[in-house]
Amino acid sequence: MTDTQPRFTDALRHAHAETWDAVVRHRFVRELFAGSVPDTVMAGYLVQDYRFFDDFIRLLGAAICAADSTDARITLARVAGEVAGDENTYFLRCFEALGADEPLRAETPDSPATAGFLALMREAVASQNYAAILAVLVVAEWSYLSWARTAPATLPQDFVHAEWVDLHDGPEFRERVAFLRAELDRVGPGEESVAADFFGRAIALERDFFDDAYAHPLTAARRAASGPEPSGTVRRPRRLRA
Ligand SMILES: Cc1ncc(C[n+]2csc(CCO)c2C)c(N)n1
Repeated sequence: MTDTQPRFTDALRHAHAETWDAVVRHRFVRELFAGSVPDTVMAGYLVQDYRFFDDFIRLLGAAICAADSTDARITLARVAGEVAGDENTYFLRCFEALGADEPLRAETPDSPATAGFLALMREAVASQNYAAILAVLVVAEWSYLSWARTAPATLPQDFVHAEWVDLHDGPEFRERVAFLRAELDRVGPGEESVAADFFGRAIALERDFFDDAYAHPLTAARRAASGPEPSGTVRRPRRLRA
């Protein structure tokens, strides 16, 4: 191996550069930064993403089982604990604010991209193949870090928008992406075709997932009438940009 050889995960990303860029530069991302994702689109997106989130935790469980070292297993177990903490409360607070109550959520079918993603994650779980599982985890986390890193210094005041950006670009999240990428860099070369297959299908589903948010807005959702709409933007307090 020479210094000039790209990392395994960089090579995968470059092989899917067009789809990757479609995710990072998606209309949803631009509107999220501007605070202008319509409530019906945001509600639909989050209802779908909560389903994704549930299976994602199972996928982390599968990674814990399939990992080939105790060190990796321990780190993955810690990640599972972090994921089960903060993010869950964000979803529930958003559902409340956006009027996406339990009956409305229950009657909302999976969007095609959600169905595709759940099937892909379940396929990775069933494979018990660490490289396949990592490929899906890496796409889900790294693609979100990639768009979140392009956020402007000034975020919308509305927590629904601002927290979704912040959740995907903090020191803890960056470290997690670095760990998952390093794991896939390590085990991927021995499982190249499996890793490439799962990586390619996952990034296409990420693009479709954003597209579906606009194709299937949750039209029955209403903002809770708990005061005036927040307006304007707020300076981000904790981000130091290089
Ligand atoms: C379709 C879709 N793909 C990726 C993510 C990102 N993501 C999912 S679970 C998780 C770990 C908790 O931070 C992260 C980063 C998402 N939310 N929705």
